[in-house]
This record gives sequence, C-alpha cells and structure tokens, in this order.
Amino acid sequence: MEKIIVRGGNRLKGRVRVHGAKNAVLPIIAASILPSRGEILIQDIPLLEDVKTITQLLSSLGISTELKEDCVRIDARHVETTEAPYDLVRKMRASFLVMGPLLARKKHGRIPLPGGCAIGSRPIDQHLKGLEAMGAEFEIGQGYIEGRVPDRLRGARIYLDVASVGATENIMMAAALAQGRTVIENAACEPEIVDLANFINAIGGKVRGAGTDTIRIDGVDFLRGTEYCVIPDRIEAGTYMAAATITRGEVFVEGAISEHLNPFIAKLREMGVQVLEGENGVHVRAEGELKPVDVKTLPYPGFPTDLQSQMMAILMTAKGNSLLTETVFENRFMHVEEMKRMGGKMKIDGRSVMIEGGQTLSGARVKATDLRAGAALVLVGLVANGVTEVTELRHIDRGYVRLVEKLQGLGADIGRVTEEEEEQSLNIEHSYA
Ligand SMILES: CC(=O)N[C@H]1[C@@H](OP(=O)(O)OP(=O)(O)OC[C@H]2O[C@@H](n3ccc(=O)[nH]c3=O)[C@H](O)[C@@H]2O)O[C@H](CO)[C@@H](O)[C@@H]1O
Ligand SMILES: C=C(OP(=O)(O)O)C(=O)O
Repeated sequence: MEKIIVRGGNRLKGRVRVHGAKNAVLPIIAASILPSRGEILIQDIPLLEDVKTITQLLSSLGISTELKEDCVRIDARHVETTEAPYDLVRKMRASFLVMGPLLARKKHGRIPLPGGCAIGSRPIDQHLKGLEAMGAEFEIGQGYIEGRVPDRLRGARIYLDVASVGATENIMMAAALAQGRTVIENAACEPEIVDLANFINAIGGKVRGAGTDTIRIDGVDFLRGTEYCVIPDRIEAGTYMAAATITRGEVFVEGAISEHLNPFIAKLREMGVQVLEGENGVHVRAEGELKPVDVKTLPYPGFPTDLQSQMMAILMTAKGNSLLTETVFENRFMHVEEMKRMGGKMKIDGRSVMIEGGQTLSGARVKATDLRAGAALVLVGLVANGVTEVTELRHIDRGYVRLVEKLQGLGADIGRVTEEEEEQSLNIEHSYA
C-alpha cells in the first residue's frame, strides 16, 4: 500500500503550474468517438488515472488510441464494438459519457451501470431522459444498460430537472450528429461544458449557447478530426491556492483562469487572503489570522463542490465558526471524520457542517475517501503538528498529476512511499542506531 507522508509546518512559497482539466478532457476524449473522418490530437492533457481509463475504454471499443505524457491521439474511423467492459467502467463514473457518442455514431451502446460512489448515489436519469427524447430506447438488465436507436437520433427540446454536467455533455455529444436541432434547457454552465462545445465545433459541429443555461445544437451528417488544447484545471488550481492559504504562504498558480474561480476567490478575500488576478495565473498570499466564512456549494457559477473539502481544510484554521453547506451531492462529507482524527472540531447537521476553527491540529493516519477529500487531508497535514499519513491514494491519482512533487516544489515536507520502501528505510535507521 502506498501512502503520502506530510510533516506539517512549512510555509509554501513559489510557483506551480496547473495541468489541463480532468473534467474537460474526459468528455472530450468521449466525444472523439464522434468523428468518422480524420484523426484527433488532444493536447495539454493531464496524464491521470481517469484519463488512462477512458483512453483504454476507447481502445476496448476497437478505436485506435495513443496516449503520451501530455497528449492523446485518437482515430475513431473504425469502431469495432459498442460494448464497454465492466472492469474499466467500474473505475470511473465518467465512463458513461461514451453512451451519447456511441448512440449517435453507431446507434447502439451497452455499458455497465455506473453505480454509486463515495460521494452519493449519482443517478443517470437525466442522461437517459435526454437521449430518449432524441429517439433512443433503453433496456436495463444484468447490471448493464443497453441503448438502441431504431433510425437516427433526432433533435429535441430537453429540459433538465437538474443542471447535470454529465447529462448536458452526453446530450450535447449525441445531438452533434442527430437530425435537426436540439435545445437543452436548464443546461449546466460549467467551463468544461464550454470547452466540450468548443471541441465539438472544432470537429465540425454546430453548438451555440454553451456557458448559458440554454444550449442549441444543430446536428450535422459527419464530424472530422482536429487538434485541440484543453482548458486548465480550475479545481487543481483552487487546490494549490488552498495550499498557499492554509500554510499562510505566497504562491503563484500559473495557468489558473481567475474567472473560472470567482466564488472561491471571493471567499478567500472575505477571509482576508490577498488574491491578485493576472493574465497568466493567480497570485495568493495569506498571513496571520483568517476570518471564518459561510460557504454553500452550487452548480457553476456558484461555489464548486469539488473545492468543498479543500475549503473545509482552510476553515479549520480560521478563527471562529464557519458553516459549510453541500447542495450538489447528497453525501460528500466522508472526509469530516478523517479531519476530526487530526483535531478538527466540526459537526454535521444534515447537508451542513459547522466548523469550529482554530483548534490545534495534529498529524494522524487518515484515508482519502474521494479524490478531493484526499487532497484536503494533505492540506491539513501541511499545517498539522507532526506527521500525517494519507492512504487510499488511488482516489488522489484520479485527479492530481504529481501532487507530491508540485507541493515539494513549493517547499512542503512531503513524500510518497510504498510500505516496503518505508520498512526498508526503518531497517536502515535501526542498523545505524
Ligand atoms: C467528470 C466530471 O465532470 N465530474 C464532475 C461532474 O460530475 P457529474 O457530471 O457526475 O455531476 P452532475 O452535474 O451530473 O451531478 C450533479 C447533481 O445532479 C444529480 N443528477 C445527475 C445526473 C442525473 O441524471 N440525475 C441527477 O439527479 C447528481 O446526483 C448530483 O446530485 O460535475 C460535478 C458537479 O459539478 C463535479 O463534482 C464532478 O467533478
Ligand atoms: C467528483 C469528481 O469527479 P468524478 O465526477 O469523476 O467522480 C471530482 O473531480 O471532484
């Protein structure tokens, strides 16, 4: 078992560069199933476990893929099969994003049901509702969901009951090759939706209105290859801004787009953190006592749920009580018990957590319960007295490229070891003792 070991106490300083956005590149790779002509080259990708999984998923469909350190090449001229393997889908919920493109391109898709995960039940009813309105028919059995399109997908007017990111993306991708116009109302507005729309347009599609709650897609007969760069990861950027804040450090987060981080920046400023928004990134400087604040997660442009646990880590170091409310996911407080093990004083009440900041924090053995929770525990470890060990790193690896190395670059006392390596180093210490 691997773990991250952090010794708290260092004030982080310096410059860190963010990678391409996980939540942009996953749907864009799924959308690469759509072109029947030419090759796709996606650049600035983060080489994360999730990116490897979705690329393998495309390969398992017989699509030609080549994944490198910072780019992926995809040639979907030939799609051999439309059935996704369970072993890949179970690793990552975003796998369901291949349903829309498969139905549009091949009129069939059979995908294992994505199931629940550490942050809640995460239904797919809005994906299905949208695709059904466009003429797809679904059957569920033996843990799989099978979709068929008797003729060709046709444009439809779809109102989403919840502004789901994944449902908006699946419908947008399917609509790109459908007959006629699709209108998605109450669509999600996240920057990753805009990036997917830009990608679809770059391969010859016609998407308008992405970034607002009404998206119009005019279907075309075929799509073709292109080269495309994904947007920087706003959640990774926010995590390094949180690292600067919690350690009362000073960090320039290169590549961070401040407009994508407005609610997070507003809350940091409310707490007394200095944030300077530049063209190439965001500069964060924190000192002394921070004020407590209340935070509520909401769909974009509200405060992102994917920065909720990192914000909670910061609030543990503020002077006074803060109330943090999670409205996007039903069960995204699994990290609270782990944070309590490090001396955090907090109480869950329904969808809110009351955080009594300013307690003495101490290192402990803790486990990542989801990818952002894992990062948040590392953040607490940066300021806790003594040593923190974070396990279940597979979660962190889904969302962060070289987290340990990037924090080391900012002066953190942090390392990643396997149990064998740790045992070996202990044996060496003993033999010198
Ligand atoms: C790969 C990716 O991009 N993941 C992001 C995406 O996840 P994802 O696309 O899964 O999130 P959604 O926006 O779909 O989910 C938001 C809420 O809508 C509910 N819902 C969703 C679909 C549906 O058919 N029915 C339904 O009720 C969910 O249970 C949840 O409560 O957006 C989330 C919300 O910003 C982020 O936390 C995730 O990091
Ligand atoms: C919840 C997240 O991702 P996913 O939807 O892929 O689980 C996240 O990125 O914080």
